[in-house]
Amino acid sequence: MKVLKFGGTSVGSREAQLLAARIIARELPAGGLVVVSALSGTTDLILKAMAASARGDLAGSTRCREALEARHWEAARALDLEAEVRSAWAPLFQSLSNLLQGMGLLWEASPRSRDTALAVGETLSARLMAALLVREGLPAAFRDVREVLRTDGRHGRARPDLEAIREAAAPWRAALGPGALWVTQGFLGQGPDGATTTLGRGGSDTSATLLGEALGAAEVQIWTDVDGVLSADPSLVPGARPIPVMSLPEAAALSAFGAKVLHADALAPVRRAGFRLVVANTHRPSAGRTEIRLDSPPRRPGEITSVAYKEGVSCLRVPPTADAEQLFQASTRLLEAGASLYGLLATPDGGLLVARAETAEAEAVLTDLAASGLDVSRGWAVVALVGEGLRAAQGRALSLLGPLVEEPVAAILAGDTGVSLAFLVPDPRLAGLIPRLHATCIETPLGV
Ligand SMILES: Nc1ncnc2c1ncn2[C@@H]1O[C@H](COP(=O)(O)OP(=O)(O)O)[C@@H](O)[C@H]1O
Ligand SMILES: N[C@@H](CC(=O)OP(=O)(O)O)C(=O)O
Repeated sequence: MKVLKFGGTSVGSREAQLLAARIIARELPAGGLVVVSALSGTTDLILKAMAASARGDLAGSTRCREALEARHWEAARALDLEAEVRSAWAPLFQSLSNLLQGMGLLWEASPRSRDTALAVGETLSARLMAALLVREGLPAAFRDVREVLRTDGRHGRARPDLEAIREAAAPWRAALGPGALWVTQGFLGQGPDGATTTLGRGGSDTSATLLGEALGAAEVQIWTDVDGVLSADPSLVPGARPIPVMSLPEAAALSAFGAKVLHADALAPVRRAGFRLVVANTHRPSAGRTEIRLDSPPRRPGEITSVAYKEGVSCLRVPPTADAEQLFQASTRLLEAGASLYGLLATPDGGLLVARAETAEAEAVLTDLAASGLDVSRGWAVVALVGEGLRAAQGRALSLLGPLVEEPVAAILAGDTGVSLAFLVPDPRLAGLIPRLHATCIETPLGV
């Protein structure tokens, strides 16, 4: 059994939808599961509509909702599927309208209502893909992922409840034998109280791997708009190279340090269940692709396969005299509020905490910590060199940081798996530094 996931850009136009349908027909001749994200731009548009409602701007909110409806009807029209989706879509648009109206009356968009509204995007998309596959002669049906993808109920950044998912997925496991082809939503889940939850931005990759795990899939394929995982973000390094084979720790480090192509939580199910994970390009299906394996492909000592980064990071420092407990308390507060932690270091010479506020609550905790006297410095970026070749050369790999001597590096961090070497530079340096690092460490490898 295979699970195929199509991201927003892979369902965002008529051309992409038709390419996706062709890939599904070829890859799933005996059935399987298709997971889709919302049409590109939809999640941002719903967020914008909710923000308008929450400040009482009902006219602005309505404009966003109408743009969203028009975009979707246009997509259905382009595929000649308006009649097929009408009865499934009408209640979804109605529910979005009601939710936005309610938020606008209350001047408030609670995390719980936000998730319910965001779910409309993925559900519209899954209904459209199911209709397209049926029209193409495939035995496809829509199934709501909230039947199985149970979470801890944290709105906006829900964590999977693995036991509940496994139990709820039993009927799906039984039904998804030969012949059944189901289309479902990425990004969404259901909390213990039955309310809709979301897995965090970009979370559909994680939906696909969690479902792959629960359904005992042999392979999960992530279909996106690049030729697999590349050696760097192509928006900063246009000549970034596709990586044909990666080890799981390499992929995990790359996504954890910010490469958007894979959601940071998507690799844990692969580690637990051991299925094959493939990343490929919907627009160029026969171009290169990346296969992520449990074992490592051969790498030269010191070989770097990719460079990743995440901007908007903050550094919190405590002096040598401070109690390390202050640092641990700060990290707990930040984590609970939804921050990502990139480093926590307590030494006799003082301590350092590196975190990124992913939510408004975490941002408020940072402000509060600064107000309480902690040295909070914003505007940093974490940059990571990633490669199995680093395992054999962790210490000597510091020589790879040659191009950094001109940069004000704040801290160097090495992960436990030994496949990454990360450091902090000021945000504005990223655009110049990433291409230079790529040129030095990947295009003309130094070897160490
Ligand atoms: N190392 C990398 N390899 C490939 N893509 C990357 C990398 N780093 C950043 N990206 C970006 O990730 C994008 C794909 O992720 P995303 O936009 O979430 O796709 P989708 O909508 O298919 O889920 C690519 O278009 C690329 O700009
Ligand atoms: N639609 C959601 C979930 C997602 O994963 O999207 P994509 O697969 O296009 O990154 C988002 O925009 O965050």
